[in-house]
Amino acid sequence: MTTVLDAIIEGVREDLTSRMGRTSLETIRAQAASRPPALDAHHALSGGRDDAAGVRIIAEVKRSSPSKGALADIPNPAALAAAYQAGGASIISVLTESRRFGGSLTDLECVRGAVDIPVLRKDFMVEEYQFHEARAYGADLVLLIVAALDDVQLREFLILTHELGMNALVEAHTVEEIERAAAVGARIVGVNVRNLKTLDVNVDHYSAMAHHLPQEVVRVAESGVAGPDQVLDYARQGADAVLVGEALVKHGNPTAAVRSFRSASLAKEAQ
Ligand SMILES: O=C(O)c1ccccc1NCC(=O)[C@H](O)[C@H](O)COP(=O)(O)O
Repeated sequence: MTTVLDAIIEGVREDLTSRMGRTSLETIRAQAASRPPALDAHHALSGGRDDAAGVRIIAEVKRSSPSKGALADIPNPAALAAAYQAGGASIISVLTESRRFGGSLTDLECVRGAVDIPVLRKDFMVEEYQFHEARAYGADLVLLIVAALDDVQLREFLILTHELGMNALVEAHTVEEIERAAAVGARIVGVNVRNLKTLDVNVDHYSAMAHHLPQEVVRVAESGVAGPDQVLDYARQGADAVLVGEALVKHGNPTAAVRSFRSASLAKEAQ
């Protein structure tokens, strides 16, 4: 049966083929190599483990989604990202898939130019070309979705990501996927509480998965945050960082929204 994830990846591959027809791998590699070095996203997410920094917020630029349709116009992604940073975000996530999420590599480049914190290229990474492309457009971190890759791809793409000086957010949904992420040496592991095959969101899924995460990895809770209470809930379950999209793009005051999420997690530290 074709899942939502399969259908998304089919479109991603088609779009990738046209970009590769316009810009060769050699050219995109050279563009990537000419960028300043990537910022240290692992440090941005883990540097505060010993202090009272609370849960880190990965704030997403997300115009639309397969599950919800249109979310927000976001005519100026750079301004949105700067607002997130002003509220205390640790990383900006930029969806670059165009068909279902309304994103682009131009969004990524604009955001990179507007903030001085690490930027995540949030896309469906299935070919080597996309990793050089991510770096060429300024990404510091890329998403590796375990469900979309076999073990050989997962290992090779993680190595390539590190060779390019970037970090990877390795996203799992099941225990088996967490084990596969750990087996290839993932340093940042996300548990997405959205099942990408069915689009079901269950925030309780994080607690069911959390104790399977290796002790040494940076733990990211992804999706389903409606407000500060959910951030606090993920923090109590041991998340080092929380990735938030919809609630931030629909809030109206992104700086205040990120600040309120940060405050919620700091409240936990104070207990
Ligand atoms: O958001 C979707 O509908 C979606 C569907 C299929 C694949 C990926 C999808 N979203 C990517 C994400 O994981 C989220 O954008 C991210 O975790 C933030 O989620 P939320 O805060 O619930 O918007």
